[in-house]
Amino acid sequence: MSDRESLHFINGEYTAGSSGLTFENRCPVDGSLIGLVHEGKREEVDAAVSAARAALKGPWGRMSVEERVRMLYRVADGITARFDEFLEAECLDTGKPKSLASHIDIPRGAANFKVFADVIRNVPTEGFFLETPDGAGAQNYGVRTPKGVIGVISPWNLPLLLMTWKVGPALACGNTVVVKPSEETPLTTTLLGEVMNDAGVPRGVFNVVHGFGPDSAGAFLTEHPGVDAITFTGETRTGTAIMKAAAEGVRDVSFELGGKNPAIVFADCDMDKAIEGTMRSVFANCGQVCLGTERVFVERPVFDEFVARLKAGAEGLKLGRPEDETVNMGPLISKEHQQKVLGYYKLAKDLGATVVIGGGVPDMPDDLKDGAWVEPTIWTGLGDDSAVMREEIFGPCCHITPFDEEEEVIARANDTVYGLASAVWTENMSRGHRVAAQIDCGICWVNSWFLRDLRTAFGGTKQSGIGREGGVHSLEFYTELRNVCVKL
Ligand SMILES: O=C(O)C(=O)/C=C/C=C/O
Repeated sequence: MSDRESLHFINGEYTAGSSGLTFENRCPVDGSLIGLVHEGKREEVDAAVSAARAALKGPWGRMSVEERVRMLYRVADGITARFDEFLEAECLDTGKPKSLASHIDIPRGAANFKVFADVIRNVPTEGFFLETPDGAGAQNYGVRTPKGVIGVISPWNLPLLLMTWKVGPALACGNTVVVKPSEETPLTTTLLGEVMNDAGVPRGVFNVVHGFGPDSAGAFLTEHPGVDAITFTGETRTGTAIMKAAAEGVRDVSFELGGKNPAIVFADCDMDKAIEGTMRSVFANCGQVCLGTERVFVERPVFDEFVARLKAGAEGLKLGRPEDETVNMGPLISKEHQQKVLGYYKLAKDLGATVVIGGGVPDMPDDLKDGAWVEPTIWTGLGDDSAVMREEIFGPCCHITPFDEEEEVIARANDTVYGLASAVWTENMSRGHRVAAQIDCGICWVNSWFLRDLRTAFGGTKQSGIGREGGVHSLEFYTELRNVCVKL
């Protein structure tokens, strides 16, 4: 049991706000109460947006790029200096293994500030010399200015990492932000307020308002006329609602949404690599990674071997508490999400799937029985048109199906409304490049998964998102690019 109260962070100060409403934050490992979270309503969002707007006109708005860069480095160093606190908080909120969060979530949560500080320090501006009839010419140059107040709605699967993946570039580009973290995972975003103050980030630059979506902080933020642009990571249907809100006032959006990501395993793959990589892409973070795999296509000659080896890998997964170093899989984020995933587990059985492993709730020790646990699960035998193959489940599960021809599997992999990520396993590099070029998604890994170069364009096609963030691509969303043409 913990008594961690989550307050809003507005204009450099923690506040309970005035709604008088709170909701419970429960640990998904055992259902214990972490603490109460204050729910922000219109008034709290108004205060946060006003503070963010004012900060643009204050010291932050007058700060040089170099000063901003140094400040963001201090923020990154501040997270690192409090690594254990952030690790404890993230694992309390999510139940994920400390071994995972200590290697991915917290280090990347800090690194995102440095990566984008470096981008803004080194990015060139464009210039074009225009020949003119009088022969004197004209010089054009590009000018990037902050977009203003950015609304950030961040998800519960990698709370710190995916929040700073947005706040980092937003601040590097001179904007200010109002963050509405997921109601499931308030702790690390709240804690970041202290780090911002300690790093000397002017009050009002970074604001946090807790709450839900409709008729709560999320909706009030996306509908607020003082918000100049909205960035969101989460489910496609929520993205649709946010986009409708953003239309009022013609605000820009940057979305990383859902996926139904394929992995394609050719017979000529390095099977050890393919199994290791697919074990991570299916089961890492209890399958709660937007880039994760839920559809596995295996060339028929190695289908039985692949299924058997992935089953053996899943049998080796140990579920338990975050602090147990032998644990490599935690629970789902909530009992509600557990019910959603178990609904698909039941559906798969009802549809006649072969349950290779899993399909239910693991027999956990008594002290964990109230957690949001599900078994790592593998199915075979369903058609590509089944709901299990078409709808995002977002749990530790995948369906494996055989294929015979390259052209066939590309068409099947692309047969989805989504287009976020994919993985291709083959030792034939001509085929690797050829297939990767034909899969309609934002990122395709060949003989790897979740290998992340933060300079690259990152985002989804179709219903997996709008826009690209990462490296200089983030500048397109977090700045306004203007052109000045000077007649010489
Ligand atoms: O690695 C990243 O920058 C990133 O965005 C990861 C996204 C995972 C989504 O669930």
